[in-house]
Amino acid sequence: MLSAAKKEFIEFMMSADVLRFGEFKTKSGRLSPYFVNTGNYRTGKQIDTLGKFYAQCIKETCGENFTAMFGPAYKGIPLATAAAGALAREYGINKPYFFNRKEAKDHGEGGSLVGYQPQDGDKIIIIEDVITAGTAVRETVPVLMNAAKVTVNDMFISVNRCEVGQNAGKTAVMEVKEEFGIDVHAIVTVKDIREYLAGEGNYSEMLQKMDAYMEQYCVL
Ligand SMILES: O=P(O)(O)OC[C@H]1O[C@H](OP(=O)(O)OP(=O)(O)O)[C@H](O)[C@@H]1O
Ligand SMILES: O=C(O)c1cc(=O)[nH]c(=O)[nH]1
Repeated sequence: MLSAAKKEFIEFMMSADVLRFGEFKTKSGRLSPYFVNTGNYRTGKQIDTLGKFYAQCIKETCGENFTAMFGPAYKGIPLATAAAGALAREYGINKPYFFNRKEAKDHGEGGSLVGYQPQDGDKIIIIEDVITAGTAVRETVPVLMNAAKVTVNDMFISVNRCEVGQNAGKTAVMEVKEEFGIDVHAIVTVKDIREYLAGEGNYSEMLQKMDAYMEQYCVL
């Protein structure tokens, strides 16, 4: 059964127009009946609440056992910032955070990383929005590995879409574990969203579309 915390998070995303239903094209070219656009969070209260959801997940998984958190550009930037603030405020876990520029800057302070500068031996956690086919995370890992000899064991996302990655029969999240040794922790998965819709009773048409999409792209 869907936990109260997961239900609360799904309703929070819907109330902020972040979780939407309709027809959307993903980065990997899939036509999806739902979409998670964390770029739609737009108030202080929303980003504050979001930070608390991430902070709780990070604290339960890692405690204080990491050096810094990284938010990949663009949408990972406010997510890592919000999570860092909430970890400090809610749990007294005061950790550095940093993010990248998609294009390196050659004037002023230069460089492509902003905020904390990773050091050899650091344990970095990644804060992101969603994983679909795994393209974005494959771009993110080299950014970190080229910066210093860091390890990345954990990544935190809002929604695991549970979709196939580059190999039939495996989700992108499974591939991320196999290729990079990174455990991905999602606040909710597409299965939770489907369960939520089924429990609400007035989403029968959407449920059919979700089922057809999940049948085609999800590995469950
Ligand atoms: O697992 P994938 O198939 O890669 O898809 C998911 C990624 O795609 C989007 O990012 P995008 O590259 O559009 O970056 P943005 O943060 O700049 O919007 C989204 O924010 C995820 O990070
Ligand atoms: O696959 C994507 O591009 C994608 C899916 C999703 O739900 N949200 C998002 O921002 N990107």
